[in-house]
Amino acid sequence: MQTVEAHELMKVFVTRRISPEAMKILTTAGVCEVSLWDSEEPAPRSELLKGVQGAHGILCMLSDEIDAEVLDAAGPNLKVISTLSVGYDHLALDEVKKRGIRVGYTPDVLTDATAELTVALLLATARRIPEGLEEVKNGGWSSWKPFWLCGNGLSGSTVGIIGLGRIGMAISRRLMPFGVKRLLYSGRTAKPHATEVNGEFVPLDTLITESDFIVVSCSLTPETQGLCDKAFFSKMKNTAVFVNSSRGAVVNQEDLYEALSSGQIAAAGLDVTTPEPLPTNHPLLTLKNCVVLPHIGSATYSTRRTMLALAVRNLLGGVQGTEMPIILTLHV
Ligand SMILES: O=C(O)C(=O)CO
Repeated sequence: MQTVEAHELMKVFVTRRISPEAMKILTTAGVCEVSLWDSEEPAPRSELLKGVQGAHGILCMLSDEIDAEVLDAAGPNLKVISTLSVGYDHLALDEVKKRGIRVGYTPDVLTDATAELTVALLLATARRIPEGLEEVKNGGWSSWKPFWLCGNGLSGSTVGIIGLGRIGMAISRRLMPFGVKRLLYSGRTAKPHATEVNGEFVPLDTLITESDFIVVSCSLTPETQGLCDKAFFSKMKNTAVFVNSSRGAVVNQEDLYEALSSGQIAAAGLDVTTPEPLPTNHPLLTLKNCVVLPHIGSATYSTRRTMLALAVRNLLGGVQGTEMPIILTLHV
């Protein structure tokens, strides 16, 4: 662990190595003593528990489980948790709220990058691009054949988006120019902004049975945990493609494996899994019709730089008790 400055300042703990630019914003503010886990890899739990001790602020990643144990280890000084993510399912919000801690997060700035990646994953899965690349390399490409490596296209299709929030909308906007015929969405409530993409608010069952492509773009909550299970997949068309770029736990992976290996559904593209990383011997990785990416939805250089700058500003506002650029409203 590296300590950058040590005066009578607010203590902050950063759970990962961050960019020099973000570090500069943090240190030149002159309000905190910064400790960080100076590695690309996550801090072991014991180091996390040690690092947060006495901290006024924590800047964490989505892979850090910030639960009651971490909050207790931090102690009563803790004023703010700033997460480098739009998702906050890794934070024990009930405990956070109880302790009066503010939470900063990074919505909006990653919407375009995540939507772009989701569309890339959908197309790669539907048009079997990873399989094609593999065949080119392994000698399986013997000649042009009428039905070899065929998939299904977006033109004339019905797309179902589960969760038409910021990212769901951005995905929909990008899909419409491909000639999608109907765009269905489901969620808690109908969204006025859906008119922009001619979105039809439908019951989840209608979305599942009528869609050719299903894209999961909702947040992970107790209601969405395990939502995509055996019953869900059994209602999908045999030709349909399932894509998830939200959180792995929305999907029951055993049920997904069954659906993919039995031909119940055509293919799946996942940017998120449970756990992350997915063990290399996981059954899903044996399937040709399952494309798995290592949670890279927001992974463009500029997006990550912007996320970091925002997370640092949230942290600085939080420790000083001043305005935070993007604060999470805690409803729990
Ligand atoms: O910010 C998040 O929550 C992500 O999952 C980034 O891809």
